Amino acid sequence: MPGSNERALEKARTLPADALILDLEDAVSPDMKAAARAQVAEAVKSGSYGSRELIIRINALDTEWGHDDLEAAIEAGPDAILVPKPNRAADLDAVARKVEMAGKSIPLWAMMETPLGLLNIQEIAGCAAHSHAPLTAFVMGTNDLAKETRARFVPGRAPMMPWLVTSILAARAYGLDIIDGVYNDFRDTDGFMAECQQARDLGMDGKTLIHPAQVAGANEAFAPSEAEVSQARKIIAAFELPENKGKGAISLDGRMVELLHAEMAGRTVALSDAIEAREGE
Ligand SMILES: CC(C)(COP(=O)(O)OP(=O)(O)OC[C@H]1O[C@@H](n2cnc3c(N)ncnc32)[C@H](O)[C@@H]1OP(=O)(O)O)[C@@H](O)C(=O)NCCC(=O)NCCSC(=O)C[C@H](O)C(=O)O
Ligand SMILES: [Mg+2]
Repeated sequence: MPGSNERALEKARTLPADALILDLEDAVSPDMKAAARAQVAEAVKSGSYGSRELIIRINALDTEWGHDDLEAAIEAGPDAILVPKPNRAADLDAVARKVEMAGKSIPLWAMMETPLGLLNIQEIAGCAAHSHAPLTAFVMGTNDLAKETRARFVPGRAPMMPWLVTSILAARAYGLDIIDGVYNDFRDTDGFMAECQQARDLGMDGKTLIHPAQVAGANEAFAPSEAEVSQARKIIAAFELPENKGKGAISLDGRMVELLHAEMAGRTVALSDAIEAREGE
């Protein structure tokens, strides 16, 4: 949400979103940058967003606002700092060094949204090694990618598919989370749900949202369904049977199930338990 939008910052305290990105970059006009910076820092320090993760998206360090944003973010201490438009690992290294010099530990997230950034994605993903400011997530910046490449938004996103799957591969290879880009037409529920389901099926961990009306749909699409959770529990239980101890592959309801499926089932159940715990808060 735009860091300059006081009402949105207030409303976010009640939204069932896992994480809130408080934006100082493209959603904030130049004349509002300083006010947004102060307001966002205040919001992060307030401690009034419950278990929602708070992420500050700063302006890039090569802009006139970047260094002030980064100083304010480091001082406020969000759950992560989102770095826009990195083209190479050095762009994240510069942010990580400042965090380290301030004696703080704050993870970094990176917007993948420039052609050069995508070409250098493996080098950027390798930034995960910083101890004080490890890179922990990619966020797809599909609007900037459309602008820079001239690709069009079409149903099914065929023009963007190579960037999405390459980014997922890089994220998984380096142990990062990856969150899909935004869906601009926030009144088009069917189109939004189709894109959430596509992102989930590709392997994304979630979707960035621009409007409260999108939160429930994203939660539904990215949470394991009841059928998936019950199947996962069945797989785990099957491997725990005495007759299956020590086996790497078993037959369950006419299908081969391997230990790797039990591992995947464990993740599904853990995700479902985490969602349930959050709903109980
Ligand atoms: C898109 C919007 C400008 C629409 O705003 P508006 O017309 O005011 O919406 P509504 O009147 O329907 O709002 C209803 C209520 O919801 C609150 N609201 C609206 N948006 C948000 C939000 N994002 N977070 C929290 N609350 C929000 C309104 O205040 C209303 O509240 P109430 O008073 O109770 O009725 C607007 O939604 C908006 O600004 N969205 C976010 C824009 C943004 O953050 N853009 C940056 C992210 S996109 C991006 O990063 C792209 C990426 O970099 C890339 O390259 O792809
Ligand atoms: Mg962008």
